[in-house]
Amino acid sequence: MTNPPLPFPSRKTDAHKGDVGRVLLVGGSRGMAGSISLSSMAALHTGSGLVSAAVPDRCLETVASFHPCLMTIPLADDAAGHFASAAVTEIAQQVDAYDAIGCGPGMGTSDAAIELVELLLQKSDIARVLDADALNALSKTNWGHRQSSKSGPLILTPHPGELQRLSGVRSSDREQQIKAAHRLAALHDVVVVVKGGPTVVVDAERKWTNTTGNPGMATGGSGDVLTGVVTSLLGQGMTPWDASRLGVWLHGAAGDRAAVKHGQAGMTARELLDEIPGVMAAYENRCI
Ligand SMILES: NC(=O)C1=CN([C@@H]2O[C@H](COP(=O)(O)OP(=O)(O)OC[C@H]3O[C@@H](n4cnc5c(N)ncnc54)[C@H](O)[C@@H]3O)[C@@H](O)[C@H]2O)[C@@H](O)CC1
Ligand SMILES: Nc1ncnc2c1ncn2[C@@H]1O[C@H](COP(=O)(O)OP(=O)(O)O)[C@@H](O)[C@H]1O
Ligand SMILES: [Mg+2]
Repeated sequence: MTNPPLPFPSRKTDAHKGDVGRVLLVGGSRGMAGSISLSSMAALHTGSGLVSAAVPDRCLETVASFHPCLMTIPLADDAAGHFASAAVTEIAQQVDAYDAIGCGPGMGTSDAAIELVELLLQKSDIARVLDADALNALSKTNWGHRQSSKSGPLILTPHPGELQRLSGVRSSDREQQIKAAHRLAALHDVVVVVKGGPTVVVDAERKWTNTTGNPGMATGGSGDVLTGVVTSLLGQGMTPWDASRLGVWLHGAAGDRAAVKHGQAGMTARELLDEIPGVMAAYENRCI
């Protein structure tokens, strides 16, 4: 396996949970409680000191039951178990308490979801990751065509289908998709993680190609795990560029270990998640 592109964050001897990142994952819905749970568990296993999941009230118990170390925040929802508009006011009062926020897995693209994403876009002093339905919600606005802006620390993690919705460039045209990602990165000063085999990370000028990962990761939930990994690294103080590269490398390396143990067909995102600590342990306190 190749070495990581940069070292993992180290801990001071007297570190406490408040020092190593307080992160929030926002998303989920009735029927997609697993997605935001995978993201939240990935953040826990990547080293965040405190992880909370803000989810529609109707799926709180399901999400909470996945991991005892996870805290959960119930937000207003509709009868179908999607965020209702009151959820936006509720979460607005809480977001400033976090070092990093990841949003989107399993969330749906209701009007409330769109408002929630607009709220997070305005929070330019908080490190944020937008994935899945947060990106689909963004596609329903004119964000990709707005005046250029400084977004603050912000990472987008689209798969080719999501990038097609965001940019209009077909998911089958990898080269043009990467150009479109550069354009979005330049327009709003963000980092874009163009997922796939291999994943490519871009900002306005730079491009980095990952060396880990395998087709066994083509299984529902793999990307949700990546959201939690990258959010966790951001919350531990890494820049968006470094958190994206290291997170993508770690995620792929965990996928490679899962494939060795379970086979590409047999592994699921759950097994990938379980391999994150082993990869990190192999590099703990090691100079690269
Ligand atoms: N356990 C769960 O609750 C899960 C929930 N999920 C959620 O389900 C919702 C829908 O997400 P999906 O990603 O499934 O649906 P999408 O409709 O966003 O993506 C699927 C489509 O995107 C295109 N696409 C995706 N990857 C591609 C690639 N590598 N190359 C070319 N085209 C590609 C394909 O056209 C594919 O049919 C999201 O909210 C997501 O977070 C998924 O993450 C799966 C697991
Ligand atoms: N063939 C592949 N090779 C390497 N990585 C892959 C491959 N297929 C999928 N992946 C990785 O798996 C993840 C899939 O993300 P995504 O499509 O968002 O899944 P989901 O939404 O189901 O969680 C991405 O990180 C992607 O890079
Ligand atoms: Mg996804």
